[in-house]
Amino acid sequence: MDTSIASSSHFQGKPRETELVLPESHRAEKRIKFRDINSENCRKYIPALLNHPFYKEVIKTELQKLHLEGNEYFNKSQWWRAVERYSQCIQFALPFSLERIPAGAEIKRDILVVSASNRTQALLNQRLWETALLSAEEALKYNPKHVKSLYRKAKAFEGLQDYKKAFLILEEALELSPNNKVIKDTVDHCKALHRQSVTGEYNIAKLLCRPGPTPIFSDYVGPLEIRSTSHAGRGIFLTEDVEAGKILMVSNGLAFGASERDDRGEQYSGLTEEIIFLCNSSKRFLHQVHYLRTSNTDNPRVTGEIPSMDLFIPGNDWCPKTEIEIPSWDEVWGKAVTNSFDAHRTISPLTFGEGKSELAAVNFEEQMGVIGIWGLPSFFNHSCAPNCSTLNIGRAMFVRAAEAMPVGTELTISYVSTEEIDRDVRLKHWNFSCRCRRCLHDRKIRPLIQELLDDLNQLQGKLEETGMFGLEVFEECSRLVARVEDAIRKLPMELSDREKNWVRFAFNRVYFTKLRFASLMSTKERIELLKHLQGAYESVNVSGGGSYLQLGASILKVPHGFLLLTWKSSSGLQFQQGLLGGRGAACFSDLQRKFMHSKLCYHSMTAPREYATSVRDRGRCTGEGQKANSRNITMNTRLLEDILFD
Ligand SMILES: C[S@@+](CC[C@H](N)C(=O)[O-])C[C@H]1O[C@@H](n2cnc3c(N)ncnc32)[C@H](O)[C@@H]1O
Repeated sequence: MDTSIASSSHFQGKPRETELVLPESHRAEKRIKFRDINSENCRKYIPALLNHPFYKEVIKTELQKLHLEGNEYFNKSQWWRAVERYSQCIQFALPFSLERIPAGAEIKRDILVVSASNRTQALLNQRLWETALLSAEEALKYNPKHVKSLYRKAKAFEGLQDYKKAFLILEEALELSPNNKVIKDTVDHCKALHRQSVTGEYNIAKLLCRPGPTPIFSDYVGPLEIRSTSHAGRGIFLTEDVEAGKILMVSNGLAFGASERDDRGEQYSGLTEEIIFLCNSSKRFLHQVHYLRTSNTDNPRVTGEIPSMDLFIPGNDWCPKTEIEIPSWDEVWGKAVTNSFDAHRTISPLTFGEGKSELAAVNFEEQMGVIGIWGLPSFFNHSCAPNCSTLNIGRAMFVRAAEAMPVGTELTISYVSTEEIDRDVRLKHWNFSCRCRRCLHDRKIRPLIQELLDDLNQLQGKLEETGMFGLEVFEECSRLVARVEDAIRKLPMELSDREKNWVRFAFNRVYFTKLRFASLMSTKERIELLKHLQGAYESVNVSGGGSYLQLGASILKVPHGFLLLTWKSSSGLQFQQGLLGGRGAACFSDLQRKFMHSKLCYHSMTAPREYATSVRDRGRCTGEGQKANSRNITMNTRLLEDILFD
């Protein structure tokens, strides 16, 4: 008879053996054990019990106790215990609330609704969307007009990325509670997400320039398909021609874990547990995890099963019919190793103001960064000169075309920063040796420029030891830049512009250091240097923008319209790597265009020293420092907005 989920396998909590002790004076009923109250045998006694003042009181007290315990655990954020108590409460209350009980004698249904509704919230807090949905449905069975339960049911649909169902339910709730602002706002939010998921239109720039919590974006799947490749298992391909800058896909990370920046090793364990947890939250997510490559020891050429794209399209509750088990810890660990990407470069408006990044919370204690796992992006193969750029904002990863491409092109992203010299070492972790066009070129050229690379290392060593100052630094860098340019001219093979820029890129630090002495250069020399730098950055398609729109940016408009973003960190001025203007920043093409056409020459937007830009320090800035920063940031944000949206 009991159709409640309290007794289903979702809620493993054992029915509690109540502490009810029947007194001697009630020998006749002593055979009723309250823990058996749901059994057929006991149910026949229920009307008698409820009509008996003593038992009625005992039952009420017990129910209240269970419910209050649930609340207590809820308030302490002990979600699973709260779920267990609310379920016990429902299980215990149900037989006393059945319609056949004489009117007036039954336990009020409120306790059932409220327990099921609170349990729904405890499940939502754990991102257990499908179970939360069942729980909300149970609450609504007891009272179909319970506004909170309708709201929570909608939140479960939102978690399952079914935004349309979410706002339709919310509109129902709004009819019952027309002035409820939270519901109104959530309707708007879900409608916006639905629109994004269908059209693929996101106003990133505008959202980023608003202080406040990280915006939430919906997933979106553009003209893509998964196919086998000849060299790297499965990959993602275009199903139509696209222009540069087009958003091809947006995907919210499935799970995140803290990581050391350079040594991820054991950090997978945290991520592994998160993924297993996620597998419990919805069948679709379970299937998405199922299709991920299992282990980094696989032969990369072997193609795995090809999932249907429907599995990734939001609002499409299609899911393979096959029943699959939650994968084992070892299997999930292997999937985490092969498919996780850094989320260090995640940007959030936190960089512009108050508010706490969800990912900053993952990055607890002394950890330096965050790694995450995304569903569809796990099928992108790597290139060190990729044709797509990625941008992470909060949980969402945006993938955009970095160049115009015809139908059928295999899309690639870079798993590591394209700026790294030792990409090979970092890529080892994915267990393949990169043979992209840039790596093949680098291997061919390296012996020819080895002497220059050795000199570069030596110079960098000296600069790091701060064994050089002022003019001496400028002269050393100028000399090396001139030698690199000379070498490029004299190389014994014909190089394309892009290939020349790959060579320059290997020395970009020196070019940047030279740029610091802009006032010592003629205009012609400065323009040439910037042109080379821009070309170098474009050639490797520096991905994202994560590092490039950080707090405290200074915008420097240089003579030929190229832009440099600089920022201050606790360790001093960091402007060498902040560059906005390359094709790599295609994500920001609109933003970039506006910058380019702005009349600004120079704007100082530096932040106070104590506000470091690293992920680690961002989470920690409190008190006066935070206030000072907020003022500064608000000012800077306005300035940015003026430039961007005038
Ligand atoms: C995130 S997965 C990419 C999707 C993968 N190809 C699949 O079939 O599931 C990463 C794995 O793909 C393979 N891979 C990615 N890029 C590659 C490349 N440029 N060359 C060779 N193998 C690559 C490697 O086996 C790597 O561990």
